[in-house]
Amino acid sequence: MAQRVPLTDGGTKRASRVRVAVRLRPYMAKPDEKDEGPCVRGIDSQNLEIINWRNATETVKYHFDAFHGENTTQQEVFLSSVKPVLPHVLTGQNASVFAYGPTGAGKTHTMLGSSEQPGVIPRAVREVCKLVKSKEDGDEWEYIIGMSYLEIYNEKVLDLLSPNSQDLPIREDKDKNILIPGLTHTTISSYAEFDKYFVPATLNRTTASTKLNQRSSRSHAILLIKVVRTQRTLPYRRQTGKLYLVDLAGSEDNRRTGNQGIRLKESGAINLSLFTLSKVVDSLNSGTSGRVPYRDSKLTRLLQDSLGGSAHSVMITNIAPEYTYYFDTFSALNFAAKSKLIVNKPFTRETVAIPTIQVKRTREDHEAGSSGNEPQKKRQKEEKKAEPPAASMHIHSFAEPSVMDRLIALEKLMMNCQDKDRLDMLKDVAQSRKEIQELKEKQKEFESKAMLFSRKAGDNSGVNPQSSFKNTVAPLQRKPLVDSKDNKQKAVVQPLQVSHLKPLQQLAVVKKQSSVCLKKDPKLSDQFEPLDGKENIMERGWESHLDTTILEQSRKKIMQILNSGSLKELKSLQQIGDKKAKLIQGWREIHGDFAKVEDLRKVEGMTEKRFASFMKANILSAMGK
Ligand SMILES: Nc1ncnc2c1ncn2[C@@H]1O[C@H](COP(=O)(O)OP(=O)(O)OP(=O)(O)O)[C@@H](O)[C@H]1O
Repeated sequence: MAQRVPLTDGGTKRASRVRVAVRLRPYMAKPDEKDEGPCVRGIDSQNLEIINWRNATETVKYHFDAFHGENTTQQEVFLSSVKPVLPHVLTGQNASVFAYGPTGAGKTHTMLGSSEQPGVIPRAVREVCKLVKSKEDGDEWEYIIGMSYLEIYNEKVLDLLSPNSQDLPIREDKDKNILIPGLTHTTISSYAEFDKYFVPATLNRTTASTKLNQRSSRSHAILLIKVVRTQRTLPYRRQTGKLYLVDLAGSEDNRRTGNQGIRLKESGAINLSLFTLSKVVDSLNSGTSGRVPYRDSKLTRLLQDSLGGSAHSVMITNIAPEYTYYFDTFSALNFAAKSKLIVNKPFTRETVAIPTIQVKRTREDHEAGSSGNEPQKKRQKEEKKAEPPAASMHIHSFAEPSVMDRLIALEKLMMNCQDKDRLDMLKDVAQSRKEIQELKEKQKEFESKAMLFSRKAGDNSGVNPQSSFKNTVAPLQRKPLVDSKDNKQKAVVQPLQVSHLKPLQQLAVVKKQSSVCLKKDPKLSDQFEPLDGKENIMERGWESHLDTTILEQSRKKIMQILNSGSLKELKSLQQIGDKKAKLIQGWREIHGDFAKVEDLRKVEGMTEKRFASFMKANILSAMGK
């Protein structure tokens, strides 16, 4: 349960973090859908696992304050995740419970439920009424309960208790309380009275049928229960506690919802506000004193008190087990995992600096999408460096820290610039990358030459080239260097002699002679980058075994991520690590959308071969092969 944690011994400031619960709805495959079984399942009351789309033989595990499996009842969800925060509302503090998750995953079921299975809202209001009633006799305080009910639809704040009202403004008073002038506030004395107002008002909420949910909520619904208590005797102190009960609209992938026209517009507003919500979460988690973008959407402006503010917050993330929801589930879980790090600081509205280990974990989360092809050694090194993250236990790795640090710093700077400056800086980044790449190639060339000299020295002296490096006896090392000029000549020619590649590939070798000539390791042919990409033969042919519709769908999904995916989404693609994801974003900034997946080859470092391997890995992985 969310406990306020004292910040200082005996001090009055206390912080409470957002309690995060995940609820998995029962499996509900439609008759026309393939019954592929669930892609996510619970492990115990706090842990769950989901198939890793990078590697279908693995799962990614998440840890939360609570995990409610598909058989959990409404009563159990309420008792464990919601009831504990309610007493705070009677002591002048704020609390909030909000349901988050993809469309059709069970948010409205959790918050509202049905008459047979009432959800969080009816249970919480009943409980508040009960708590107040129990205090009425003999308590030094007098209590009054009031309610307001509104929806945010297409970025408009609409009063559900007064359905003809117009878009209402959101204001902040001098004490930083969020107010909505003109919003109906009705006093209630019992649960029955609440029900009398609430049930018809709920029917005013904007819902519509979409492909994924017959009665999909098209707005964020926010019920506010206010408890004002006043001392019966002098000095008649008054305290106001607010309880927000929020049923968020679902995040939507419009290709799956089949949304068009007005539904598409609604969906845009929903996704935008949820995107802002995730930016707010990111910003709070970063622990920096930067601006938290509460004002970027009505939803976050209203929830300001509940996130990083003075509320005891509970987020119930609803997820669905079917494969069709896989990506939505994955991103909902990642969002929920981030939210777990938020620390609220009642009464002060400052953001508590997140402990170093957590900041590090956040960064690792950012790095989580690195390529599955990274050398094992590198991975092990990173695993050793990092504590296993609580929220996500899959392997994280970093790509070339020093180079990446420079680029990350540059890109961070860029994010704060105006568009034109940003474009210039992106060009600088591209230039820097090019220079770094050239330097790396030069370095490789020098290393190769040095290796050749020592190998030659080894051959000439009958000494193993490896051991010649270890040998401290100077003459044995130096002697072969006398005819180093000859060796250099041979170094250039050698690969052409040993190569059994096709003519065009040889051409490529000639172009890159200085960097590859010394290595006879057969694996090295992988490093050649022929001009025609013919080495991709091994990557081809597999597509012919696949259903063209599935193939097309997978390509579309990849395209969508390439064109509009966030850094994290890009990194969720197979073989796209942090560095490549940033290069893709950079390319997008400069050139606009990718017209076809093949355009990915235009991104720096994406050779024919890598592209073919990327496509194969992503398509097969998406199919769970
Ligand atoms: N835990 C559950 N047990 C039984 N049925 C459930 C459960 N969760 C959801 N459902 C059912 O799944 C369907 C979709 O749920 P619901 O409407 O609550 O989704 P939602 O997340 O609110 O969707 P939207 O964002 O589109 O409004 C409903 O028919 C609901 O009754």
